[in-house]
Amino acid sequence: LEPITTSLAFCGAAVMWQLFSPASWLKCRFLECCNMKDTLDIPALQMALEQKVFGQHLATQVVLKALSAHSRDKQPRKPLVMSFHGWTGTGKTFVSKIIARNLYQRHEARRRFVHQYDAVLHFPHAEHIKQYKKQLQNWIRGNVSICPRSLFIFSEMDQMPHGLIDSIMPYLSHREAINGVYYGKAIFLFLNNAGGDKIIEVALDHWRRQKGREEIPLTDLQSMLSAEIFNNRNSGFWKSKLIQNNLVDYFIPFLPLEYKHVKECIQEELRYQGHQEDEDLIIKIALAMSDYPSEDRIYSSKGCKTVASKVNLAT
Ligand SMILES: Nc1ncnc2c1ncn2[C@@H]1O[C@H](COP(=O)(O)OP(=O)(O)OP(=O)(O)O)[C@@H](O)[C@H]1O
Repeated sequence: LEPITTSLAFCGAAVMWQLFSPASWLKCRFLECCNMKDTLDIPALQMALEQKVFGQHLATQVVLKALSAHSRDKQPRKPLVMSFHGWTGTGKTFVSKIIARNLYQRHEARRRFVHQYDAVLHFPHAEHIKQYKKQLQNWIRGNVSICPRSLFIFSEMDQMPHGLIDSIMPYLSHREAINGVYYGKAIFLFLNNAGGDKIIEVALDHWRRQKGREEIPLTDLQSMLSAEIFNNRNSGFWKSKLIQNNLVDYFIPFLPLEYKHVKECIQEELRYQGHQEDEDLIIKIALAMSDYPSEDRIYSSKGCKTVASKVNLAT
């Protein structure tokens, strides 16, 4: 063989391999790439959670610890499964977006490897449950075989048809692989309003006994949430085998947001919209949003959900 042709052939083969192998350096550098090398930037994630998420010290601590441990493990025995619970506007979707952004920094990679299922949008008819079960299994199997480090986010879990979520049980179990597909690196997030009322009860009880928010015990809340969603018909996890078989690793409470947290959200929104931080305006909006319970007005019943529109109206 002539040396120049041989070298060119080798170079060509190397470039082709780089372009077509799923996690090659060239592909990851310039195109979207599945996060095969576990490049989750834990310090960056920590910074984002600490600086951007207000009033959720319990949730952010657990999320950070869980993701750090799972990403350190080279061969996790099961996917990481976290279930977020809390009232509307407390930051469940917001935190899930921060996780996705830190897992996949490039927009194109996020589009390919982060998968969102909205129960209302994707599974609207309870009578089609058989078909949904198959679809869901196919989606998960297909996506994990393309990229083991796939992120699945299920929102509006409380609207999920009863029994549907159990169809993904085999993929969440402790197994080496199923038909050649290894699921251990996948991450599943469930976002749920169910359990929110119980979290509020605990938080209010603490407040009434003049105990600090920081003293709310996480373990009590977690076991309460697990029992609550298992027994609640409208949780998406009613009598679920995922709960019975302990396949949900973390039940994560999102506490109700107080006046001072709403103020921080408003301040952030003003900054984001390019307005001056007007203290009087911040106080006016925050006071109008702190409305629960009606006699004490400690919490915002909509969390920070309507902050953007309130700021739009007021500026
Ligand atoms: N704890 C928080 N810290 C900072 N911003 C927050 C927080 N909670 C909510 N927000 C702001 O409010 C917006 C709406 O919150 P988000 O969608 O995360 O609420 P949610 O808990 O998912 O509500 P729902 O249960 O109705 O889906 C976010 O995009 C974010 O801007």
